[in-house]
Amino acid sequence: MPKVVIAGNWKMHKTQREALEFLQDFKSHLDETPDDREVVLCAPFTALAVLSKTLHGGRIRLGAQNVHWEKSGAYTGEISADMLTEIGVHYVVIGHSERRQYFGETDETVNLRVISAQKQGLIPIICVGESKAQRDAGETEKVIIKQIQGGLVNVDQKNLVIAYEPIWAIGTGETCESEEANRVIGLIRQQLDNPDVTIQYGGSVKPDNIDEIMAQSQINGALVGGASLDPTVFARIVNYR
Ligand SMILES: O=C(CO)COP(=O)(O)O
Repeated sequence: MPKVVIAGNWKMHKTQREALEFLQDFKSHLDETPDDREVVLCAPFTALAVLSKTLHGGRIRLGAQNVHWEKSGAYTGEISADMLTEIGVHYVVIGHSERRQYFGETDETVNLRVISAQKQGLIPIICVGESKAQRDAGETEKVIIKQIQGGLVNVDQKNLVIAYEPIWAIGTGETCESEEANRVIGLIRQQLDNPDVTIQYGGSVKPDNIDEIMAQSQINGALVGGASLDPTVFARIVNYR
């Protein structure tokens, strides 16, 4: 059975002070959180550094939002897997559509980052998803399969999470119907050798749709943007029924 992983992607939000305030409040909502799910905060690098000191283990895992494939070197603005694991980071989001759109991420660079992240003991959360134009042109399946096959060349499917995030549903309030998300995620699963890979849905996940999303047979978690910034709101999502 795939492990359930509910991850908040804070994107470029929260200073160290704001991250600590969030944590204080958020932790108080986790007492009743069932053990059947992993809770992950994918925070900016500076916030990760301070959160890791405050977590002391517990049930929250930390995730980064990018990682470079080299161990070190002249790569201004990048970060290595060692630098992340040293401060207790477990997960890393790779190939988010915003990185593909604004920072030139391609299936090839996604693949390099995934392989090296796994080598250093990080669990990659690989993001895939089609644009509105691609969906309207009937290209959803083609786009997703290309991203999965390109991103997974020579990748160990053991420590791996995939997030299906249709671009048109990100930050728009327009959620992909849960049955449709389930269908596409089923298609992604057909591309994999390991049936235990966790596949999340992402895109306008909110307290009022998380229960329905998590009731779908193929969906093993959520990657949550805007709704992960408020501790009470994200706690309701984490504590889905
Ligand atoms: O991009 C996302 C998570 O990675 C989704 O963002 P929203 O939940 O704000 O739509």
